[in-house]
Amino acid sequence: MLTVSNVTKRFGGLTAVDSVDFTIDDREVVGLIGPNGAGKTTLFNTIAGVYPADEGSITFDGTELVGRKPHQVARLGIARTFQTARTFNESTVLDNVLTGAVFGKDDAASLDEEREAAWEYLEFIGLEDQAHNLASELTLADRKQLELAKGLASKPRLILVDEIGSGLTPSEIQDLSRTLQRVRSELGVSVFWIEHVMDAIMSATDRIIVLNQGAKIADATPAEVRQDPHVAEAYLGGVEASS
Ligand SMILES: Nc1ncnc2c1ncn2[C@@H]1O[C@H](COP(=O)(O)OP(=O)(O)OP(=O)(O)O)[C@@H](O)[C@H]1O
Repeated sequence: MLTVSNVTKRFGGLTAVDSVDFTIDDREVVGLIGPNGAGKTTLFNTIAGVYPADEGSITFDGTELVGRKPHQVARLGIARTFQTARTFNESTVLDNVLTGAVFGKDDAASLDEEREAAWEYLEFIGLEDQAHNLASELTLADRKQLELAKGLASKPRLILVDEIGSGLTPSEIQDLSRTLQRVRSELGVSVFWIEHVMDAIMSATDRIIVLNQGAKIADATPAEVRQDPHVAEAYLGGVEASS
């Protein structure tokens, strides 16, 4: 579904993403990890059209994404959530999801139909009881679930999830991991997920891609990644560099 081939993104003299290759298939949950500054968010931004890749190709169902703007990439079926939940805090929970539903549409479905679809996504994440509350009244964990629902309401085939676990308790992270697995099993949407919380990503993904200094150093099952000496070395190097 998504094919990233030889993608490089530079900022001046810094190569943030360095000749990276990988694929994501239908109904896969794939993790993206790596030490701070490894290039994970830059890779997401390159896929999402925020930055054009300097080299390489990114195709989604055969369509080239390099050179497209973020809204064009979104309309092709790739949604994303942000590390700091970007919910509209002065709007209701339902209206937040409705924004996602309307944004994803090219055709002119009625607002009633969109509202019905938005309810379905609210029920999917279990926030229907809070539909008429302001998003600002939600806990951080619920705002992150809401951000996910907003992304899903655009009916993507792939969702890019950036560090949804940051700032949450272990049990809230577990709830979100379960939701992400249901995104695949119940909605058939693939998930590409950056996360620093290792337990969550190790237990909830089919496969993990590891970046270090912009380059891909592993692409394997969580069990294999856990035992990979190159991955351990990259993280140890990161700890030393930051201490
Ligand atoms: N807009 C930018 N301009 C210049 N340099 C940038 C820009 N965005 C990122 N970088 C640099 O690119 C490198 C990769 O950063 P990136 O944020 O992609 O890493 P990351 O793996 O997401 O890190 P973290 O885990 O800390 O979020 C870093 O050295 C960073 O300073």
